[in-house]
Amino acid sequence: MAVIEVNGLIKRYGEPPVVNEVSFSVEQGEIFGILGPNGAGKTTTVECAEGLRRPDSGLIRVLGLDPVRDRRELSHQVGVQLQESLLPENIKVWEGLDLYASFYRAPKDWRALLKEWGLADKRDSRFGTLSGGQKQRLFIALALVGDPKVVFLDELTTGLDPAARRGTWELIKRIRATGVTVVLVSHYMDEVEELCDRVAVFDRGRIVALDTPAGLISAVDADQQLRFRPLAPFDDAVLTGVPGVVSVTRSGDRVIVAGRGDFAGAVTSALARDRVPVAELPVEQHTLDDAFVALTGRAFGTEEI
Ligand SMILES: Nc1ncnc2c1ncn2[C@@H]1O[C@H](COP(=O)(O)OP(=O)(O)OP(=O)(O)O)[C@@H](O)[C@H]1O
Repeated sequence: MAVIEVNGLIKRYGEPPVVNEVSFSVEQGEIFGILGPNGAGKTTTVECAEGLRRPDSGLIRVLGLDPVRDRRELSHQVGVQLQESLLPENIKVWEGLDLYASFYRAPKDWRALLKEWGLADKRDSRFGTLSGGQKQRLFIALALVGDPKVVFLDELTTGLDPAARRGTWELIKRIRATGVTVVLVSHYMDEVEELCDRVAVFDRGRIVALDTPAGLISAVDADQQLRFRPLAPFDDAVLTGVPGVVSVTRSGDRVIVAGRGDFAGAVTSALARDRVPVAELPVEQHTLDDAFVALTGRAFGTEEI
């Protein structure tokens, strides 16, 4: 069942539109990633789905509701991650949770949330004294206090150190495990690769691809590469006839073999058969970064010249 449906969304502040004919749907229980560089229109799209911005055209339904017309009703069923600036430094952790619980018709017991998200011993601490990771956990608890069916998390791990980022990823997986649908806006390839069931890749206001992370990577129409350093001379012909091998080139003391499918095992066997000793034989796997380059013609995070 689709929990979110977005059809032909357009939002403009001038020309061209910052969100331009965007369509996607999010299924119940998935972690749906919205990935893209700065200014691609991710936040605008998500804020239209949250009812915070009014689309110029297009149709949006979240849990069957119109985010603008039914915003009040929707606010009871959707969890939105707060921006840090919205919590006063002096508010105590329990006060924040109690306050946010009061906004909802049927809130969760925030005491249980404190325990669940590892904040029980921070109950009386002031928000301003929390570490980055603790603040993130509190934001998640606040997003969940209304017992939502869907949560929107926007750049949740920006600014966190690698350990805190990984910790936050585990929390996001736990949210999904409770059956809540998660929409995750991210700048980070590794994050969506780790967490998301499907990803919409945004670029300049449009969705340029929508697939599973593995699907996006495998769609990169380029060969895999195997690089190694032979420890004895050998003839390229040993490898050119191997199934799956597309080319064999040399660069300094390295040999670069490009190929498709499961060619790496066949190359290793051919080298062993001809008794060619080699050092370093890793296959270079394609990543989502490669997929982005293939989709847009430029590297992720670089502006168009
Ligand atoms: N209220 C506004 N008025 C005018 N322009 C806006 C407004 N809000 C956003 N924009 C512009 O719309 C474009 C898309 O912004 P948006 O915040 O949706 O992108 P984003 O993909 O979320 O980027 P980031 O990753 O940097 O948050 C940007 O060029 C931004 O400057």
